[in-house]
Amino acid sequence: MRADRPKQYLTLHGKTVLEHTLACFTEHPQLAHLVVSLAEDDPYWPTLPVAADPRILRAPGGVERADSVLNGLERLRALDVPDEQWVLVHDAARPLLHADDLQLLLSTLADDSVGGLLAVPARDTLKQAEAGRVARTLERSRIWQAFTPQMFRLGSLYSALSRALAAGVQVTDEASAIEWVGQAPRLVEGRSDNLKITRPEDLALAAFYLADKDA
Ligand SMILES: Nc1ccn([C@@H]2O[C@H](COP(=O)(O)OP(=O)(O)OP(=O)(O)O)[C@@H](O)[C@H]2O)c(=O)n1
Ligand SMILES: C[C@](O)(CO)[C@H](O)COP(=O)(O)O
Repeated sequence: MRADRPKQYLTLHGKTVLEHTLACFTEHPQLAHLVVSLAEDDPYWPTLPVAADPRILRAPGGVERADSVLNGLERLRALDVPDEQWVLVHDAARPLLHADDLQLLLSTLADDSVGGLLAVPARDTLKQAEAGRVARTLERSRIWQAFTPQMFRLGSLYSALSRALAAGVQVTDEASAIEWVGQAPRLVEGRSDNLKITRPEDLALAAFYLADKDA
């Protein structure tokens, strides 16, 4: 997405995207630590009032999303957070997470042996492409879109991500790393409006949803 600043710092309904995203978590009573992975020379973060919140810890941003996540997990390990503790990983660019969805994820996975993620079943017919033509139509009933937060035990996520990165595997979400080590994350059906700001039109849609929430 082309803009004059990183998309997490674009203004959305009176605040930056990142401030909306963080509010989903700072307002939750059950979460012990909050780590934000940011480039060390990020010029925008210090200008946000939330940067002064003592509950928010910083970790270095990485080249890829998985590197940033690993740095965040390392920050928690440096605090001696036990390996058995659950961690939630969320995209800065998903500012519309509802408290109900967060609660659903926490309660559904509380006793799960693996962990899992918010996701929604695919709505459209999905085509697999080759050279711009349809190679096949996928079986839609088995396809879900992966959202965040994704929730796993600190130790197992740290180990799976480190191993996948060391092996050169491309992991675009935490669940992929867990899958790669042979486990099956649980899909928790969430709201479809938990969108990731990717294209300019997503920002307008997110603003519409936030205005609707306030109405
Ligand atoms: N080096 C990176 C890249 C991404 N992320 C995290 O991963 C999320 C999703 O990545 P993003 O860059 O937003 O994905 P795209 O939508 O593919 O990005 P773009 O808009 O550039 O296409 C971000 O919100 C951010 O929280 C990160 O921590 N470190
Ligand atoms: C983690 C994620 O939000 C799942 O849909 C997504 O993969 C992150 O975005 P990216 O474009 O893959 O970095």
